[in-house]
Amino acid sequence: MAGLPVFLKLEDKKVAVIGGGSVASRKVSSLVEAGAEIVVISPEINARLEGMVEAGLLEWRQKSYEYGDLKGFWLVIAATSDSSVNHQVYQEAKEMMQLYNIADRPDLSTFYTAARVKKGDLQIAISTGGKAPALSAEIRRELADKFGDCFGEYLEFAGEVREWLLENEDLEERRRILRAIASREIFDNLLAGDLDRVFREMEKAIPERFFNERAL
Ligand SMILES: C[C@@]1(CC(=O)O)C2=NC(=C\c3[nH]c(c(CCC(=O)O)c3CC(=O)O)Cc3[nH]c(c(CC(=O)O)c3CCC(=O)O)/C=C3\N/C(=C\2)[C@@H](CCC(=O)O)[C@]3(C)CC(=O)O)/[C@H]1CCC(=O)O
Ligand SMILES: NC(=O)c1ccc[n+]([C@@H]2O[C@H](COP(=O)([O-])OP(=O)(O)OC[C@H]3O[C@@H](n4cnc5c(N)ncnc54)[C@H](O)[C@@H]3O)[C@@H](O)[C@H]2O)c1
Repeated sequence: MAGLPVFLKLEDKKVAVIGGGSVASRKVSSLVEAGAEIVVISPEINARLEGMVEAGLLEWRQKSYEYGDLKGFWLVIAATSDSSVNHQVYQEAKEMMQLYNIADRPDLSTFYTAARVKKGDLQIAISTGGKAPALSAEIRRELADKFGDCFGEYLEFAGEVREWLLENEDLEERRRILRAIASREIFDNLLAGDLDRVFREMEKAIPERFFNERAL
């Protein structure tokens, strides 16, 4: 069965990650960007996680997992190298919460993590339904090259325009402008990395009033 792709809002949600190796640190990096309140429970952590602890991005509880550790958490990722420990985490998680990812047991997990391309607010999530995670990673690399940083800059501005339109234009006009500032031509220029042309094209479609009010 294909999963439903969603983007979880994790700002200030308590998330536990059990284990501190390469899989844990990869998943923690995404959790940090999502603004989660992260606690890593593991007797040891790798250098990447150590760096994140030093930067104040997460809390490290230096211990082995024990039943009861998941109290108060909203979501958990079990990524220890010991499959029996991962299974114990699963048993507690299914009593405690809805969202758990057991890194070596996709069959028991309630969600998988997607490979992800992120350029500012643009996120592209990739999954193979657990069939070939390494292919997901390969597709991510391909798309990360295609979709440059200018998508992030474009979205900053497009978001501002959209907010203004929602307050100032009726539905019909809004739709027309929103489509015009995301035209095929603009998309092609974004792919080409030509942000100057993108903004010039956008300006043609945006009412002058927007720029006047913005300048105030
Ligand atoms: C996409 C990505 C996101 C992330 O983890 O952040 C991710 N795995 C990544 C990489 C990767 N994983 C593995 C390899 C080695 C090659 C290989 O074995 O194929 C590589 C390649 C590499 O490291 O480059 C091994 C592996 N993975 C899983 C198992 C257990 C099993 O299948 O039983 C095993 C065997 C472990 C063992 O040997 O014991 C399970 C899962 N891995 C998933 C996600 C979920 C399905 C996503 C999908 O449908 O595509 C799922 C089901 C659950 C989950 O973890 O959420 C991330 C790409 C990061 C990036 O973008 O670079
Ligand atoms: N889902 C995926 O993408 C994916 C990819 C590769 C591997 N895996 C699976 O993920 C697991 C972890 O892989 P890894 O490469 O990160 O391993 P790793 O050896 O790098 O790290 C394992 C971590 O688990 C910690 N740990 C061990 N026992 C513990 C306990 N009782 N309580 C808390 N922490 C404990 C260790 O201190 C270490 O930090 C393995 O089961 C592996 O099969 C999943």
